[in-house]
Amino acid sequence: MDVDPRHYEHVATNDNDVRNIVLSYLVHNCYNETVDSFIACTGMKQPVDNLEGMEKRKRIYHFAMEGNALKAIEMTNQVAHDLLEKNEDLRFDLLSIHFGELVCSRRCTEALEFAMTKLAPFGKVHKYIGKLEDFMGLLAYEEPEKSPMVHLLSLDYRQQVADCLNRAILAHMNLPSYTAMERLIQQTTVVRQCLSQELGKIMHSLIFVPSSPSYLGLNFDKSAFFSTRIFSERSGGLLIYQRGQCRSNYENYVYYTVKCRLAKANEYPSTSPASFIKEPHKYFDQAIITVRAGDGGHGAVLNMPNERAGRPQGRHDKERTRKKTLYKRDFDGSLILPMGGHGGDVVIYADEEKDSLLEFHEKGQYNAKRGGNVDAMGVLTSQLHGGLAAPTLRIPVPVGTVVKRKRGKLLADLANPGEEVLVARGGQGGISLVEIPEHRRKKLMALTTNVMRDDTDKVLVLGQPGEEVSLELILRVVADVGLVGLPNAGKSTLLAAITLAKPDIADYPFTTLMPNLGRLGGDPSLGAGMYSSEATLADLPGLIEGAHLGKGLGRNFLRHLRRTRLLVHVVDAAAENPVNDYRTVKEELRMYNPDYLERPYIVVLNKIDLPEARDRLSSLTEEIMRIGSDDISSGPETSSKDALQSLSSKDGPADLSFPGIYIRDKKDKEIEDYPRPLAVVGVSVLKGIKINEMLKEIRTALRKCRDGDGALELSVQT
Ligand SMILES: Nc1nc2c(ncn2[C@@H]2O[C@H](COP(=O)(O)OP(=O)(O)OP(=O)(O)O)[C@@H](O)[C@H]2O)c(=O)[nH]1
Ligand SMILES: [Mg+2]
Repeated sequence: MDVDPRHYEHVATNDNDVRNIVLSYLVHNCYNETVDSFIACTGMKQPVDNLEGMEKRKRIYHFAMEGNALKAIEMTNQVAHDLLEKNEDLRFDLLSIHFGELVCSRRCTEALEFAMTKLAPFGKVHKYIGKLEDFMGLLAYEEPEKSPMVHLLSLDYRQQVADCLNRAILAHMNLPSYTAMERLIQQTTVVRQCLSQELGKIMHSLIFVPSSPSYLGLNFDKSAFFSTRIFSERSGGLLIYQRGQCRSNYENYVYYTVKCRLAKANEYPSTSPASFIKEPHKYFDQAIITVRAGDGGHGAVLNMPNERAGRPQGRHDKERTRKKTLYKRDFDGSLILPMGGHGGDVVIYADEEKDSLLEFHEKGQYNAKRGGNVDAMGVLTSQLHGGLAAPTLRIPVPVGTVVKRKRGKLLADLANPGEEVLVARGGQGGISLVEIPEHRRKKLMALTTNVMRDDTDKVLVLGQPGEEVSLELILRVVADVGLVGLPNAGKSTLLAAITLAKPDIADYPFTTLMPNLGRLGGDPSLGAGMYSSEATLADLPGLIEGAHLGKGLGRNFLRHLRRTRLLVHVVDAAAENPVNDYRTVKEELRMYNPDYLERPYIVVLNKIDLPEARDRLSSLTEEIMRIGSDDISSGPETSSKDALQSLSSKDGPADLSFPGIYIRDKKDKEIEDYPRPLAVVGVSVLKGIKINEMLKEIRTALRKCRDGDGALELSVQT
């Protein structure tokens, strides 16, 4: 059935539904003041979770984030007295945060005592042992922030625990542990993803939603409709809803069958099939894979070469004897028998040819070859003419990929081309034995030192299995310029205006869900340097207040700024208070990682085609120029050097992904103490006003980075 997608434009969205969704989000995340004003403005009913409960959850969340986990436990026990008794995992995680805080503040004796009394009992349960070992390992380092287990001290880790705790408390109060908004995003993502994969095909999917009126009176079946409508607006797919009822063992469900098909109306501006082709970029920067190294080849039990000497020999026997006599002898006269081949190792390396992790979503399992067996004749099996050991399986990933064990240790940060890490070791090949009576063999072996045995003293004829590990690959975008700003400021429009990238652009916040990359054309005036041909720009999802704590989408992507040299702050000059917006973004950057504020940056005041922006352009420019310091010590060149130094050092404080830990003191600085922008330009990226001036400023700033850091450039590139 072909339905013109434009018909969906006329489907009215009920304001109350939208308000409920917003309110549930605010309540879930404990924005009690905003909830207050939201209720006052909209005249909505007080939520089920009253302000007092919200305030308590908020305090618990903040205690966990600050590392004051004992206080978080105490308060949790007050609001949900048996929650932590029942949820051992959560209790362990909270205690581990407290332990981490003690280690960070160098109170090692106290940390040790705490571990012995509070954490050690968890060691009886197998699943905690690995994590306990990692935590205890922190004590062995003079600077635990530089240890491979630094992720256990990071804000990310605390945030994960704090989020889990918040969800658990909500569930304990019989409130939904996910907000309607989160569900909408999950559903929309799934539908859009499926549609992009099934380009041109009809697909059917069922969206199950609880039929009972949910938290705050919001009926989720409406939210399902809402999400699919967003989808239809943004991607131009056709959606046909069929309502139905079904029962599972536990709950009554309302379900919608959603049929999706690509819109045929190509002339409709937002329904271009090109937008579907971009869809897979969603997960270009993260992937989970499993790798398995090859098993070792088996050894064999071989005949003694001289056992049949003297007997009449046929043609085959002669041939066999010829092979057997090929066994070499050691200096003491003992036979050197062939071993099974070593299984192939698995290595991951940084390859300049690769630019995303997308392919790992198609193929998630990588197996290296097994080592060759020794056949009964003591010669190599035919498949292994080239040698017994299996080749190493080398997996290329983009430069800038961080390799971690799934939910575990950081294994490598492959920041430079050619860098590699061994992630799974191949199994050892089995040994061969000669066929002699058991009692003689035992005697013989007792004399030999190089016979492999396992734990039970059994001789290893069979090859050993190769290692198998699940890995998380995270790509930190390697871009020269990072575009930052509040949602809707025009970052994606800017990227589309000056590069060939075609990001999603729309008039609502969080259009960009994953970073988009674009390449700036070469500027001949730059000379033969890094930027003579091009620079890469990354358009990041919009930041909002609280992004550094994980609000909005920001935090997940702030890490992509790590490798940028220049930031471009995009500010909507037609907004109500552009200077405040600018300050908000700077504050978020400062809270996430103060070093970001020390990087050179320019400010783009966008949307000057609109009168409200154009009229106040000069006053805005002046005001923004006033924010910041001229102090040379924190000037752009020094700071850029710092940034580069941190990039070139592999294991120093360079790892800015866990910034909250060792740069705490820098957070005491005010925004005014950081450098001013290199330039402020007013543009309209949509209407193409003053684009050339903006480009000139970007290029001049890039040149400044290059000139200022010339000496360091070499060390980064080598
Ligand atoms: N009038 C006017 N509108 C603009 C200009 N630049 C962008 N817009 C509009 O602003 C809206 C948001 O633009 P986007 O480029 O999607 O904004 P963004 O900063 O990428 O937003 P997020 O992806 O949500 O962070 C769109 O409707 C654009 O058409 C401009 O120069 N003038
Ligand atoms: Mg965008």
